[in-house]
Amino acid sequence: MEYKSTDIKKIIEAILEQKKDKGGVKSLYFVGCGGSLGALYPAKTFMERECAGIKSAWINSNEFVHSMPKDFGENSIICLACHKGNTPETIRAAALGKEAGAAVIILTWLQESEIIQYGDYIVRYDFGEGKDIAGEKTICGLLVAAELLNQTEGYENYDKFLQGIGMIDRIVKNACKHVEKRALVFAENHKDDKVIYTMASGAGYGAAYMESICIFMEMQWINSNSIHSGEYFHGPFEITDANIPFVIQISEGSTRALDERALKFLKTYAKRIEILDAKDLGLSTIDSSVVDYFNHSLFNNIYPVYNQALAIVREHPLTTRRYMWKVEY
Ligand SMILES: N[C@@H]1[C@@H](O)[C@H](O)[C@@H](COP(=O)(O)O)O[C@@H]1O
Repeated sequence: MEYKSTDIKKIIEAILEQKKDKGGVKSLYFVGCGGSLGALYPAKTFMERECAGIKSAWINSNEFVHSMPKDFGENSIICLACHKGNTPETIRAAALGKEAGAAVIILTWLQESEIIQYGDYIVRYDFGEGKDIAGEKTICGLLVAAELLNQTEGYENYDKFLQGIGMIDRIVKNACKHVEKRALVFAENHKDDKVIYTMASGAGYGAAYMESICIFMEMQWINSNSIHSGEYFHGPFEITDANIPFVIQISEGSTRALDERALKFLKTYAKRIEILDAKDLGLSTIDSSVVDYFNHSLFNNIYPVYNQALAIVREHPLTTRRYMWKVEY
């Protein structure tokens, strides 16, 4: 049976019921590769900050296969993301989940794929032109976390969190329009750059990570690194000068102070700074108790406006690869 994001509440109810006489759910693992792993980053930060009694971790699929957490087993949930369901490392991690007796939730896009056979619950997320941001894999991952918390320890901001989900699609779509012109200017100004850094903190860091590894490096062959705004002052800031370009996410919520500190430094010593401010982009309308977790959906969905523009100006289509899916690796 195939599920949607709106079924995640029922999925968690079913898992808790099934595990109730076996000691319940003690751990939740988020597993995937590349962009699929990055998309689960907000769920990781949610569990770390909001949940006191359930262990959680965010692990690359191959690392999970080779270095599995000791407690992983029938008291665990493994939530994997795999877009087309054919990434070997993620398939292997799902198979190990099934073998271990964990509840296996697979977030995916294609209806039929190799990974499906290993999932107890196959959640098909929204993707592509006109998608509902509230149904994307990032929100699915967050819902797995929020439902698990709410149905076990309780989550005091659960209603506000659901309200946020109801608001995110419109916020993102307005923000995309808002950055259209800026994105064209950015593309023109950065078309010859050999390196572009991203910077971010908090739950939105996953979006910066994805932009660095999946877009600048994978799809545009531009050197990059996603610098954590708090970590910037502990090494990376030494490369700052007037010529080095940065894209900095100024998040809404608890880690905004970290981003603002980094921006202040950039404004003093750098010249080429693209500022993506969640406040200017409309995220502040979401309640402050839950807004942190929506930064990723906002930033990760405005980047494509920039990416399309950059790919056109650079005459380097986003589909171009040298190695991925072409050679053995
Ligand atoms: N940019 C990502 C890659 O980082 C990832 O390796 C690949 C496989 O992902 P998935 O397992 O979700 O199909 O997909 C995308 O292209």
